[in-house]
Amino acid sequence: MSNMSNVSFPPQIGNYLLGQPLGSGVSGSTFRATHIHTGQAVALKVQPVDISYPTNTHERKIYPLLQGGVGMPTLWASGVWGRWDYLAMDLLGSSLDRLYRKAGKNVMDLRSACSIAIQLISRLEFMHSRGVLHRDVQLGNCVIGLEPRNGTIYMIDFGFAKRYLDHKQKHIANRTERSFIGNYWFSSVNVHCRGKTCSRRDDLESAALLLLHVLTPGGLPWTRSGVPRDDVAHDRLKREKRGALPEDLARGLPEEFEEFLRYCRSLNFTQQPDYAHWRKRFHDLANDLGCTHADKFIWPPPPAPLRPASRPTKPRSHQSQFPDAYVAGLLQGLARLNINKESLNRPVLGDKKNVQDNGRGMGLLLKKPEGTEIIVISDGEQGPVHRYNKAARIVKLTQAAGQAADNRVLAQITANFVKVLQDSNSRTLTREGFAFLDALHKQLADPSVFIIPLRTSKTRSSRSQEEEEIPGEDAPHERRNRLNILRTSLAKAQDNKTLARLVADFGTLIDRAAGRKLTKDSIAFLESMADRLQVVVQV
Ligand SMILES: Nc1ncnc2c1ncn2[C@@H]1O[C@H](COP(=O)(O)OP(=O)(O)OP(=O)(O)O)[C@@H](O)[C@H]1O
Repeated sequence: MSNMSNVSFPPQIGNYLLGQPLGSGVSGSTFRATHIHTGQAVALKVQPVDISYPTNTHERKIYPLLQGGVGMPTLWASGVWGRWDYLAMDLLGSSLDRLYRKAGKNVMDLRSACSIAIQLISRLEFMHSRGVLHRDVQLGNCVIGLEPRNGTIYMIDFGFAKRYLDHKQKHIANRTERSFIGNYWFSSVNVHCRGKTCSRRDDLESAALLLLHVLTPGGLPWTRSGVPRDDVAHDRLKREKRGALPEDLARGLPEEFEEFLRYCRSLNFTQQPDYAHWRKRFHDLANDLGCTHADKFIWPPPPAPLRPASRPTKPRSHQSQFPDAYVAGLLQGLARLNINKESLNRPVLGDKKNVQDNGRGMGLLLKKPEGTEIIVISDGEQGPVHRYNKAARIVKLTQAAGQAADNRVLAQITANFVKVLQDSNSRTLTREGFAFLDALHKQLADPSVFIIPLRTSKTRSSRSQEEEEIPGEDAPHERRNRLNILRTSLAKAQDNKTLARLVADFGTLIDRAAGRKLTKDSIAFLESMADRLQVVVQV
């Protein structure tokens, strides 16, 4: 299929003068455009009429069903002009994908996640109320409005949308589909891995996966090796997706995220989701975290509140005493705060008594970027100080890696990372550890390779997955073997791209290890990485 970025478009289509390109997909390109008579600015989605996947003709039928809904773009005009099929719709702002990438593709804060949850659930509820499924929920298809509507998330791209109610309001039948329609990252397990027909539950599951993605350093596990380039890689991705348990995907996050995914997966094919319930749950979560007006998406997000209003910090059986995401949110918020003496005197920030007499220093130390003041944070409980200390050090190294300008600096940072891991009692690679690997990877990879378009899937036959087995963890000897192979490749690596790939492979390997534990071999790999970075010259 032709890539739209290579197609040359005329200066005018219909009554619209084409301006800046806004985005380009597999089947069309979208431009900022101006109406020649009224001057109205619109987004013009243009496709050649003879394209293999003429989604505009399909979208043209879907848009009228959705007009008038909050967060549904208005379709102002559509038609065919010579060899061009066009749709003129509301001009909107950045996609969540773009915002997320611009933010360094690290984790989003919990407030933003809650407001995406609340709005996405509402958008899907509205679409479903009009008898339509989106079937391609992903970050690139959620865009914010232009000011003053930049707090509203809009759904775009109805190229895969489908009616699930017929004209007699009868629900479509559940069957095994011959081809897969959706996207690799966020399509539900039932649709993507089991070849089932999409229904309302699957749109919602995509939303649940999207939320977990933005809250997980490095994203959902199956997104970390990039877009699968062949069937074998795609089958691997599906196995990984199918085998991932909600409790693992949501480890360390407030329970709402795990429960929401479980809920979506528990729904029957024709069942109407309880949208209001889940909206309320995310509202309440935001309130508990001290965030106000969470139904409004604010970007960049306001600083995280210094102390959650009423969120109980009950430990969950499978995690440490304090939700990682809360700590991450706190760190992010604090990092953004312009701290001055007054704010340091705020009583809510850590009980200094608790930490000053701790021989190892503090709970968390964060230096103000310019440098002199230090914020001391304690969770106010008998918190795992070592854990926080390790986390804070890794967070700093991650920031440093993100700013490193050459391989020598990265080498030093990586060596420091190894040191932190060695100093720690626990050998688990934590979320912060994965975020570090992610930052290292990002620095080494060609951004245009690493920052992959989230949607590359279209249709494909997917039958063999029924025979797939759910993957287990790698056996230790297998992991050793793979690590050895990685180390051999590392010793030969000549460029940053190869190093980036090895970092990604290493991350995947550890992710699949029992308890995400780092063995001596894995530490040795990281040490060799630091050494190799000294040698490989950046190109
Ligand atoms: N109404 C709009 N206002 C502003 N930008 C838009 C608008 N519609 C689309 N875009 C931009 O163009 C990009 C591509 O749009 P869209 O997803 O509709 O096209 P597509 O050809 O189906 O792309 P893909 O195949 O990648 O999904 C979006 O991610 C967004 O950044």
